[in-house]
Amino acid sequence: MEEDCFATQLIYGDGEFNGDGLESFIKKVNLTDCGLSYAVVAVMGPQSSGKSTLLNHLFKTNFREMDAYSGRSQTTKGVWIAKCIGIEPCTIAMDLEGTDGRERGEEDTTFEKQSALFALAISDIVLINMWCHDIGREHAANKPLLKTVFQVMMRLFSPRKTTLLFVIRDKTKTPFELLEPILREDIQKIWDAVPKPHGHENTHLSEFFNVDVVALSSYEEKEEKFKEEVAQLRQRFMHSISPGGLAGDRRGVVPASGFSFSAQQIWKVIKENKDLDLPAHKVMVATVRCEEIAGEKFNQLTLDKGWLALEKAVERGPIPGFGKKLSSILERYLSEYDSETIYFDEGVRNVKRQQLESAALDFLYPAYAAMLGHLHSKALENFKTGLENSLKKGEGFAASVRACKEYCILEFDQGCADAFVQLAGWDASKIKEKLQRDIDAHASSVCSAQLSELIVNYEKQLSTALTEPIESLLESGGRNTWASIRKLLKRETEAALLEFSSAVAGFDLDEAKITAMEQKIRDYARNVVERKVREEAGKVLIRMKDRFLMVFNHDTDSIPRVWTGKEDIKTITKDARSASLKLLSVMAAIRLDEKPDKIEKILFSSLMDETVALPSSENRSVATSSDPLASSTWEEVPPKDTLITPVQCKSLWKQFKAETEYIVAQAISLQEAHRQNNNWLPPTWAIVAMIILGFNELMLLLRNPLYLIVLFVVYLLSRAIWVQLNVDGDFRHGTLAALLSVSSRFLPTVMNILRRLAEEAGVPPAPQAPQQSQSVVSQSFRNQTPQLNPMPNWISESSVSSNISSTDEGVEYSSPNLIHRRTTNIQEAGNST
Ligand SMILES: Nc1nc2c(ncn2[C@@H]2O[C@H](COP(=O)(O)OP(=O)(O)OP(=O)(O)O)[C@@H](O)[C@H]2O)c(=O)[nH]1
Repeated sequence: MEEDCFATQLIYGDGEFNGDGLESFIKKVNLTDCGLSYAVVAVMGPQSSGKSTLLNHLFKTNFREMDAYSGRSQTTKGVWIAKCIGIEPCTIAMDLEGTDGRERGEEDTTFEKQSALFALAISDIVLINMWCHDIGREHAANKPLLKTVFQVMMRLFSPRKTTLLFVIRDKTKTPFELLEPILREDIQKIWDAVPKPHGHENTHLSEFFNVDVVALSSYEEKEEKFKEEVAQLRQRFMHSISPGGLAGDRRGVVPASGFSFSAQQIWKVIKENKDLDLPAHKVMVATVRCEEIAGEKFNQLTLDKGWLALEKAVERGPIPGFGKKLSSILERYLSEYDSETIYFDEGVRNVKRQQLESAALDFLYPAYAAMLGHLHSKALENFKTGLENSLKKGEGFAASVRACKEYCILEFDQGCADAFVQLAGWDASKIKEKLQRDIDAHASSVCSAQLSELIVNYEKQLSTALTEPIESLLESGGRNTWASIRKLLKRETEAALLEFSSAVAGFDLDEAKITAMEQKIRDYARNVVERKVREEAGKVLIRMKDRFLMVFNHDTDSIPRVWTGKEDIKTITKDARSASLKLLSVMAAIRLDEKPDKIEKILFSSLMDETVALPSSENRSVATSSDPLASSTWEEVPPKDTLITPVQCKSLWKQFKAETEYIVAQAISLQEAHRQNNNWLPPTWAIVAMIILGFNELMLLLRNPLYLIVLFVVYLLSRAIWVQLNVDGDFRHGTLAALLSVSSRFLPTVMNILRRLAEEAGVPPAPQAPQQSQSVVSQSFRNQTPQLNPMPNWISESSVSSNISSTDEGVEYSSPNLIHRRTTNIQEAGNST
């Protein structure tokens, strides 16, 4: 298939640049992929000098040629480009509008100069078409053209070394060897005549140009010869950019991918009549193009399928080989950038590469951070689980933390190494530090929790070991109570601390911390004691009354007292109160520090010595002028250890005495009642009067034994009825009640006695009377009990262990068991009676 040269108008006749056309042309001829392996050949010369014809024959292009039969009018307007067919590497031919054309007028040389400058700026080889007969002529047509070329050349600053190939058209019979020196001389003259910028005055033409000359036969007259010579010339364009080729030493080539932009910018600068600084232009082109390529690569990277998949996957969890995967994606686009920008200015492309790399890394970093986040979370979770399992197995805390931490950090390091992106060199040390901090924080919180649990356990243990024994010790409230409490506290605390020390050994704690915790346990134990003692101090009045009842109602052998009248109630009361006061002195202050105090002494001297056992109006009126209890603090006892202040003691004692007076009074009345019961005979004077006044009747009875027998039987019956009816007991609680009780039971009792007598005499018994009698007696006793116990409520509420019951012999304070036993005994006694 025949190749197309895609001839395109690059610059219109009016100077407008056809950017779109150029882009389209570049795509069609695949110029972008050529890198630096391309060449641009331009042709300039007088109008209608056969330039298009030459290019078409030389490069098999199809530039418009003038029809030879239609006259010498201009055919090429502006600048055209086409791809040279069959020339390697890719060569672009550029056909320029002819100079000194009559269409633009003699004076309008602006476009001519602009297009010449443009051709020189972008071409590697410039063909300068000239008629053979113009050589050596003073006013030859090519002279202004050459002048123009050299003048504009000065504006290119450091120009690329362009090859000027002078093509002599319509060569004559004058030998080429003679023509060439003349031409070169002409060129040199023109060069010398061109004003040069400062510093370039003596610059030689060869520094700017390679000058070559070729002569061709006339196309119109010797077409075959022309074609033959053109074919030979064509060969020189093959590999023209290789060393030794026509443009072998060219400089400052713009890479093919920047050709379009470069050409547009050059034309723009030329049009604006500004100086065309080619090196700066080159940098500018490189900058723009490298930026464009970098942007292109960055966009491609963001849409890369592999990257998108990786980004999605890393949201869910860690990815094995993350670093390698990310690196390969990144490197692919960077290497693409490198290959596409390789021919641009090295400095510029390196800068832009760094920018691309930096932008790409910024873009990719969140994925890496997410990856590290996963590694961090995973390592932390592993640490937590590992530590928990290790502790469950009973390993020491510190050893477990060390082993688990070491393992997890190692695992994290391996993960980081796997996620490491060589190119990025991202540092994972901050995350690692955070992981270490998090691990330490977790270990510390577990340690605190474990230690707290440990301490709580020992506190519970201490609380259990101390509470009840202390309550018991305080209840007994004796001389050695506080010594015993101190001993108990010390023993239990030491035991707990010993266990605690061995338990915390595995935590690797510093001495100060252990000491602090031990102190905490010590303080707790002390607090338990203090709390319990305060609680007990709040109940001191009840305790005192219990103690009072206990001492008052029991003898030295702890046997319940029976008030028979022989007891020394005064001494017993004093003893009981003394015991209660002793209890108050024990409860008055906390004595855990073994400091001596005078509380007991003060209390006894103030409260016991001012009073005697029995309350009396004289004692109550005694008042000391200086009251040691009129204070709210105890001497030598700090306020924090004071449980009951002296004033409170005084008030408590007053209340205590008021509430126990009744017991004492009742004991006295019971003693009195017992005495009366045992002394039922009438007074002596009555007996004497009865003997004197009833002497006659007595003698009558003594003389008649029948009366005596009858009297004896009546006495026996009366006595039996008396006993059976428990008349003594009934009358002890009021005459009316006794009369009612006796009258109601009189008849059944008589019947009962008669029935028994009949039984003794062999008469069958009446069925119901005895049972009724017995239940009446029993019921009668039960009815008596509440009447005998009209005590204040506090006794029945507080003194759980104490109750009062009554017997024939007197009153006693006893426990419910004793009451029950007593009741049973009485019932049994009633039955037996
Ligand atoms: N005498 C002579 N005439 C030629 C030669 N080559 C081409 N011509 C003729 O010159 C005329 C102009 O040819 P073009 O190739 O169009 O010339 P041009 O320089 O491209 O013309 P513009 O583009 O209009 O400046 C045509 O009629 C050609 O036949 C040649 O070698 N010698």
